[in-house]
Amino acid sequence: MSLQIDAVILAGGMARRMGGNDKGLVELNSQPMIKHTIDRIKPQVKQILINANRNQTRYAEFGFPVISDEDTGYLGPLAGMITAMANTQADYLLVVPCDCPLLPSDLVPRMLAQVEHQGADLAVASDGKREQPVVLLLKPSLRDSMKAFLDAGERKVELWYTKHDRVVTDFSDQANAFVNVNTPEQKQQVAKAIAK
Ligand SMILES: Nc1nc2c(ncn2[C@@H]2O[C@H](COP(=O)(O)OP(=O)(O)OP(=O)(O)O)[C@@H](O)[C@H]2O)c(=O)[nH]1
Ligand SMILES: [Mg+2]
Repeated sequence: MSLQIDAVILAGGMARRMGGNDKGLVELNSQPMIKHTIDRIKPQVKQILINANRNQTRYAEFGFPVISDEDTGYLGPLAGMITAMANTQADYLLVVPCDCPLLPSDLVPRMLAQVEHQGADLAVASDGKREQPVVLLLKPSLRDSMKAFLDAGERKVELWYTKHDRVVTDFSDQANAFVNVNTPEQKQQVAKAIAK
């Protein structure tokens, strides 16, 4: 029996560096930013969940369930992850942000192979230089641990995942795949790179 993998695309932040514009819906080369991410991830998973805290009706138009943070206090990416973990029956949940439009097309198979091989609880992607703290493949059963962490007032993803048996999956062969669009200037640069 093959393993079931679902994904959550995190689009629940405030996008302050994007002037507060809902980052997943900001247009990048004539498409909402999240559509680029959806196209990268869809062939790799069974079900996509979109995690958004505003414009939920517009997000629903992409055809996937939209879930909003259980805790509405903008606690950071962990708030979206923990909500998604309660909304999946999958063996593993892939977590990606809405502002990485060029993610690897072999993201899931490589992270899954490594996590299964080493019997770890989660995998985090690395571009070869640094870990990508919101590109994770994790077991939804880690929800209790994440809840305890949040209840203790902790917020940092990087701190939470170091408490678990984890592997770091190296994607230095495609480091540009993790380009992150946080500002209008970064958006212009990525738009140019895509158009080339
Ligand atoms: N669900 C949820 N996701 C969040 C929250 N804060 C950030 N994220 C998501 O986490 C990912 C990485 O965060 P950032 O790139 O810093 O996004 P952001 O917080 O919206 O942007 P800035 O305000 O400019 O830092 C993005 O996909 C965000 O949508 C939150 O409070 N809830
Ligand atoms: Mg970002």
